[in-house]
Amino acid sequence: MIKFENISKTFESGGKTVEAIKRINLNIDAGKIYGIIGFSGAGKSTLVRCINLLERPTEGKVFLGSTELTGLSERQLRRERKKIGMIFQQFNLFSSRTVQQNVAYPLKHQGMTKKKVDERVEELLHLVGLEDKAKMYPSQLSGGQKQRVAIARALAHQPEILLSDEATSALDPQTTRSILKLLKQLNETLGITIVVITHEMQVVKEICDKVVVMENGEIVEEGEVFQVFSNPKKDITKNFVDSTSNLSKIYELMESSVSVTKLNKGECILRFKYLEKNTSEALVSQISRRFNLDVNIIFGNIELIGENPIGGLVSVVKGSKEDIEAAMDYLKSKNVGVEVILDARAS
Ligand SMILES: Nc1ncnc2c1ncn2[C@@H]1O[C@H](COP(=O)(O)OP(=O)(O)OP(=O)(O)O)[C@@H](O)[C@H]1O
Repeated sequence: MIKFENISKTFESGGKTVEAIKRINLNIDAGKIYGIIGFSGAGKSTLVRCINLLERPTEGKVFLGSTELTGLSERQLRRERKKIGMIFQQFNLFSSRTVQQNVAYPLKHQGMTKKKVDERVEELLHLVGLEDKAKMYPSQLSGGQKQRVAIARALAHQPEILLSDEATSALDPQTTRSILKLLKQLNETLGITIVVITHEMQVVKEICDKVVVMENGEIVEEGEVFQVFSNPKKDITKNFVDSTSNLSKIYELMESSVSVTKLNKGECILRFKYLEKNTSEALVSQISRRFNLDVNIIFGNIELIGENPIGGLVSVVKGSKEDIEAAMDYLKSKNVGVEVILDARAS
């Protein structure tokens, strides 16, 4: 539904030229939730602001469906922009207007009767669970409630796509979860496409179908969330994966020689990780039984993305050299990645 063709955006600032995004090609499919993840300055906001042309690309074309947005007059663009809603970290509400008036604002001067506007606002407030707050002012609301008002306002024109620029970054973890849940619900009930910018891996894991990883103005990895995170290729993606997992702690423990990492002869530390979807077999007990191994799990970090487990286990494994090798081959045949982290097996 959104297509970027060779999009670049350059800023001139203080005599310097900054290439915020460089020759980006991207397709955003209808009905999905996309996460754009990257560290500060990676170009995430610029990329997303090029979707509704809040930033005009220096080069390239942006399409919404078959319409080339970059080729429209300002007047035509204003009409097309109604198909694109946006929410921000700072909510951007009018503090002197009530919740009702904030949500009604985009519906002004659209030729709608007051009754119709009131009905639509009521419907929108119901959608975000704020029916009882219509007469309140933003200062009387919590951060999460303010973001709900902003979401209701962004949905006023029944957009096809909703852009979220770090919309949960100013919220506590519990409120973040409730806003993410709301976005997911809106995606499911309205079929709206959502693009969320975030620097938090958890946000992507919780609601996104697809992920785009950015670094230095470029897309370095993209695809289905499970595919990208189960088998990250770039260091930056590995960093994001590790940021929500405790599996990399094993390296710190080995450095500080904690007793659990001191191996006896015949033992080794293995890291298993899921590489494919639909891994639902009891693999640990299987290798233990089939290959006569003792498996002592020292770290585990497995969560579900959709219905698929992602993550892995770090375990001390004891057995004969041949049996351990055979177990590793068996796991690989089941699409489980196996990495030897520390080895005290007899050679
Ligand atoms: N209006 C501007 N003028 C000059 N430089 C800009 C402007 N907007 C962005 N940049 C620069 O472009 C690069 C990308 O910025 P952008 O805000 O898109 O990154 P980001 O990944 O969204 O970062 P953050 O997570 O900190 O918001 C940065 O180097 C930034 O300083």
